[in-house]
Amino acid sequence: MNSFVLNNNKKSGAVKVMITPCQPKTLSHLPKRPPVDIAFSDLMYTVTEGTKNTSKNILKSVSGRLRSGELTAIMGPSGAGKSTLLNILTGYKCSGVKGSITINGHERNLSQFRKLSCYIMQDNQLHANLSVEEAMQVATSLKLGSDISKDSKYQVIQEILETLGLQEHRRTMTSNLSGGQKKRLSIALELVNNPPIMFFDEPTSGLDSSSCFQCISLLKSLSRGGRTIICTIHQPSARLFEMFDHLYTLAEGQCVYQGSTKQLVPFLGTLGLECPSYHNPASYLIEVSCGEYGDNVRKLVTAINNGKYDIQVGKPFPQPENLNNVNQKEIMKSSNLSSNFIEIDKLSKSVDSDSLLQYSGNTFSKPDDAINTELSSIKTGNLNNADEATDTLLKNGLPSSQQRYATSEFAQFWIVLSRTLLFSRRDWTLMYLRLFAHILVGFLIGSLYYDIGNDGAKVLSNLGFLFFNMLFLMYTSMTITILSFPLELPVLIKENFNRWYSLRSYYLAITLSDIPFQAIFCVMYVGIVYYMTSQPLEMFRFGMFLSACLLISFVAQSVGLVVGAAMNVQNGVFLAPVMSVPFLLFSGFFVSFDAIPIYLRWITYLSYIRYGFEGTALATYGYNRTILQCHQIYCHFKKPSTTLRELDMTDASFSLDIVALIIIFFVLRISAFIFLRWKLKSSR
Ligand SMILES: Nc1ncnc2c1ncn2[C@@H]1O[C@H](COP(=O)(O)OP(=O)(O)OP(=O)(O)O)[C@@H](O)[C@H]1O
Repeated sequence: MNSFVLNNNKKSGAVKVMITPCQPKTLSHLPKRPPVDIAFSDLMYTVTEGTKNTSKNILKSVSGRLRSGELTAIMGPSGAGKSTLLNILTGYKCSGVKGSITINGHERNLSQFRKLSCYIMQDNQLHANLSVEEAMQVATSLKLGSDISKDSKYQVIQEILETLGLQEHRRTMTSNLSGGQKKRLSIALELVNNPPIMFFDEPTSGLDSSSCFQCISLLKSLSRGGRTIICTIHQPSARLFEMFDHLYTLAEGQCVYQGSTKQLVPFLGTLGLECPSYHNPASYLIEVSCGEYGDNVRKLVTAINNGKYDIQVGKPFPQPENLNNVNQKEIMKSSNLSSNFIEIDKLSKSVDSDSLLQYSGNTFSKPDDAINTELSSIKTGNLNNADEATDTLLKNGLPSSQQRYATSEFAQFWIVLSRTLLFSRRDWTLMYLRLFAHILVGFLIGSLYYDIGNDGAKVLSNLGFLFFNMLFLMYTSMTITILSFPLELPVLIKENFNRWYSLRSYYLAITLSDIPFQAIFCVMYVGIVYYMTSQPLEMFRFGMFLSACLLISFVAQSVGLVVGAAMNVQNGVFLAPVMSVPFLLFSGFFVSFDAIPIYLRWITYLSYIRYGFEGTALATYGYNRTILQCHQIYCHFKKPSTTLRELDMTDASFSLDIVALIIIFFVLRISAFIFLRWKLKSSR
């Protein structure tokens, strides 16, 4: 808003009104960044698909340039390759990519580039159980490091929230934010370390027109701060379209337009494609790209030299002779259209001579010098100063240029651990439902098997009780992890890609975060059932019983982590219980070890349930336990040693059971980490 100042001149009695134009909101802590221009040349992306491994070209030798200080839109019909191009430019996709990407004229060093850029994905990947301010605090702690004081971090948060219009929602839980507010929060979180390059995948998807406008205005103001802002967009309204500085349009994996948004309509006019009055130029270009006005894609690709030309205001359009010299063979080869080459050749000539010259007011002299110099430097491989540009940027711009992350791994671990503990406290299902289930089932089992522990006539029922403990502890800790862990993955993928923390720190934090809660629930459950069922009230037996139960729940939780890391919730919820069946069958409760066929005995060694069951049976009946009470004429299992003999556990060792459970625990935790790393890589 403009401000009005009234100066009352007492002598003359005249009132002078001074209008001071409003100052754009600035982010004082976000200084202007050194400009970073990205150029890509002959970018090809190929995937193999089907059983015959046929290759499919998704990007076909596209070139282009994205400048700092500009808001660039990557546009195109559905399936044109927008997201693919964005994923390649961000470094999210690397395999199957050919071609060159340069930063300020030097070959891109991906590791350094990722420190300069951030990628805000389409779905706002936010943790639901944090308030806006808490989410910002986590982001500042992880991204700004310990060199910056708490006060400064607080200032950063306040300033960004103020600028992005989130100040009044700072105490709102992210799950309660509107779509537009979530989008702004996603931007706010990444703005914390002021990256000079920001990529956005469909930032306006799911927003109403007003929120779209706000969102694009925000991106525009970020670009005005010297940043390179690139976003994919489906089909912007005319109002939004005007706000973009630069447009890069793809169709069928090729570039059909690159240049200023203002020059789009005149440029299309030169090719005989007249955008009707009052028609949204963006929609018109999409319609042309979809073939609604005939097969114009090849004409456009040739005219723009598949992205090698850049149409800019005040600069001439591509020269006809340059168009003739276009390396069409290369384009056609890459786009699997070589058979039509002769036809295209004719077509481009006719376009050049007829249409392009008709456009008045343009002298067809030279193509954009800058982009040609850029592209020729890429082609000649003049990369002696490779990485210098990004090096300088990192030295000038980012707090700790030498490190991969802004904070140490220990600090990352600590911050993620604190955040996870905060979620856990707020997560009703994870905490209170689990607590309630352990107490309720504890009392239920206690009542069902009430006072049987010292009764020689009820030993078989007591063994059933021991087995049920294993079953209950296994399923509660396994299923909760299978259900909750995969939901964390999208946020992990985003935060890890944007260099908030290493996978190792994250994994260690989430691995340790749930252990105390699981331990408390298990102690409560075991305490209730042990006392109510009248198991021997000796401290060392209770300790042994509890440690076997605790280890079973930790191991089952690890199984949940492996399954959660390796597959999605639907598959995991079905497969994990099914996969547990052999372990239950070979636990020693249903069939004693001697009765198992030799060729199947190896399964018992893998069955963690067996070690847990054996451990609790030894704690209950081993170690010279005195004879049980018998209120009937004959009690076969009066002597605890008889029970152990029947279970084939006479020579069993409790310490071995514990060691086996600890080994299985570590093997599973390491496997879960390996699966998680594989999942992060394969998701790209
Ligand atoms: N891994 C893959 N295997 C096979 N085809 C793929 C693969 N990845 C992408 N594609 C194909 O590449 C094309 C471009 O996909 P991309 O997601 O980049 O399109 P888009 O322009 O972003 O589309 P939309 O606007 O609908 O999101 C599509 O036809 C898609 O089916």
